[in-house]
Amino acid sequence: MNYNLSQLSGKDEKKSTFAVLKKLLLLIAHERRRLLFAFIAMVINSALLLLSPLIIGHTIDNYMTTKQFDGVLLYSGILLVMFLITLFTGYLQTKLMGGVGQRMLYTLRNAIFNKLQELPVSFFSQNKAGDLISRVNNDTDKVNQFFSQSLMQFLSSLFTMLGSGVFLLLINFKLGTATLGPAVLILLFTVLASAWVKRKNAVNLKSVGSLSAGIQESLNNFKVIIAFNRRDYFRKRFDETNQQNYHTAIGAGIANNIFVPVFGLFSSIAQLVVLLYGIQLIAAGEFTIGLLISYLSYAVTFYNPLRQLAALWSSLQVALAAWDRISQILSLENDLRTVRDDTRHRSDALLSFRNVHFAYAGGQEILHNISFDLQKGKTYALIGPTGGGKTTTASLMARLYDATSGTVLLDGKDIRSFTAEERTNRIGFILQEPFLFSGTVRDNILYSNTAYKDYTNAQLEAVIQAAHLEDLLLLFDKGLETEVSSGADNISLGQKQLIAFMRAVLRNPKLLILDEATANIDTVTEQLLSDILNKLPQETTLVIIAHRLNTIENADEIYFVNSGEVIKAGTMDHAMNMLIKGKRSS
Ligand SMILES: Nc1ncnc2c1ncn2[C@@H]1O[C@H](COP(=O)(O)OP(=O)(O)OP(=O)(O)O)[C@@H](O)[C@H]1O
Repeated sequence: MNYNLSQLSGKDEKKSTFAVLKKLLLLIAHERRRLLFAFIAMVINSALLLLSPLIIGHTIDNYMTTKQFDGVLLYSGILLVMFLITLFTGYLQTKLMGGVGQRMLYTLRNAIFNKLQELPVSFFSQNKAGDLISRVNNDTDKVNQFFSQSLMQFLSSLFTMLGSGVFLLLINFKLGTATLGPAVLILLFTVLASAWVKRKNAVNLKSVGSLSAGIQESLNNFKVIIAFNRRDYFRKRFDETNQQNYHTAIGAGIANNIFVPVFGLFSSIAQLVVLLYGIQLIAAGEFTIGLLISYLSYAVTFYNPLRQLAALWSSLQVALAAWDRISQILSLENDLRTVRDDTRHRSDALLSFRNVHFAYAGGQEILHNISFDLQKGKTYALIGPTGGGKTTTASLMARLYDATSGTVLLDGKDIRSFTAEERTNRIGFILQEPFLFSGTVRDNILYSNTAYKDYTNAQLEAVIQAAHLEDLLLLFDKGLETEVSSGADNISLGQKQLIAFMRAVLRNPKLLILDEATANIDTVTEQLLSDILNKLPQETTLVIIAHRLNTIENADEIYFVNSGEVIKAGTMDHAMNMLIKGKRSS
């Protein structure tokens, strides 16, 4: 399946702004109580702001012009109290919405991270880790910013604007219509420009992802970069990506700010209309000065929020573009689903390949029509030239990928009919590049092994002894409590392989696959591992992939893997010949 996010479009990408906004609001639907309080605070805030021009007009017409300063003082006091209340309701709104936004951010990040945990290996090989990190960290924050900072402001601006609009029309319908005229043009402009603004932001977010991927790649490979003196190359590469990001950010910035001057222009035109038309009405005796001042204030309270809406609209477009990138991941499904298998397969082997074909997504076929059986308790070796397909064959045995066609049987049943837990309990896979997590050796060898989770170190050491692994543990300074740092740079590659080995053996799998698992281990320790393998329960089936032929001399069967074929190699000498010929021809 194609999991390449840069080639996929999310389900929401083509939907209208309001359809996606509705979906985004569902993310905070469970916060109804807080949203209600924030909404009430917003309504009080906006209502008080709406009332103030009316009070000012009333004070001017009834108390200022008649020089009744007691009244002026009284209404000034009322206005001050109103402003203090708006201060409090504004604070309440920010506090409540800040919490809503942060909780939404928390939930969203968890949702993406959990989805990432569900997705198959092919998803990770088709996407760059840095870009995924940027989606989890940066894009979710853009959505949060909209909710925590903009949503209530957005509603408040809308509310104030509508209220002012109503007042403008009620005070004088003709003047009101003339004042609101430019707003219609603004609306038209917004509708036309929004898709373009969102697109500019999507390009920018993508380039932030590339930037993050570039940083991640160079940090992960810093040793190679230093050893090969490639710092200048990476500096140049980073500079190019950074420059690209700079240009897309400028593009997005221009797009995001386009609304502000346009809205500003139309709002100034509207105020000019009010002034000119209003003065005419006063001259005709149809209007008072106080009313004109109130009117101008309403025009300001109508157009100011509109200006704010311009900035908020951009923030919404950024959030929508970020949401597209997030929803791309959330809408993915693992194509390695558990399926029912009602077919009666005739097989007493532990694992069988039946006419298996396999190709990586978008690539050429790597395995052509492969069939073989792995019997219980036997040891198999896979040999072949580099790139011949050994790891791919082993990955299909462990169902890291599904066959493109044909069937892999485990215990006589389609391997796809086992749940991930059932399968991993049966199959232990020691990868070519073992990965360790930050923690101790104990944490790492018990990774995904619940059987000994609550054991004390002494109990665990007894289990390790029973599995004949105690000599391996001695190779770590502080035994089970030896610290392993993130990326595990404080221990050698060989030690990493030993931990991976203990991790797999302690699970007591029916099938143990070792992919070049002893490549970085000295010959004495390798002998130790070989002894441990000989003492595994009799029914354990072993698959060993190795370039060093001494590692596989005890194999019951040797398979030669090359050019899409997996064929029995017979004796060790014959296998050697095939390998030499294979290497020559490849
Ligand atoms: N994730 C992947 N996506 C696309 N192609 C891949 C992927 N992994 C391996 N390949 C290709 O599949 C072919 C077989 O690779 P594989 O790793 O199975 O070989 P191998 O025999 O295990 O090699 P080695 O001895 O070097 O480990 C190679 O041509 C390789 O380029």
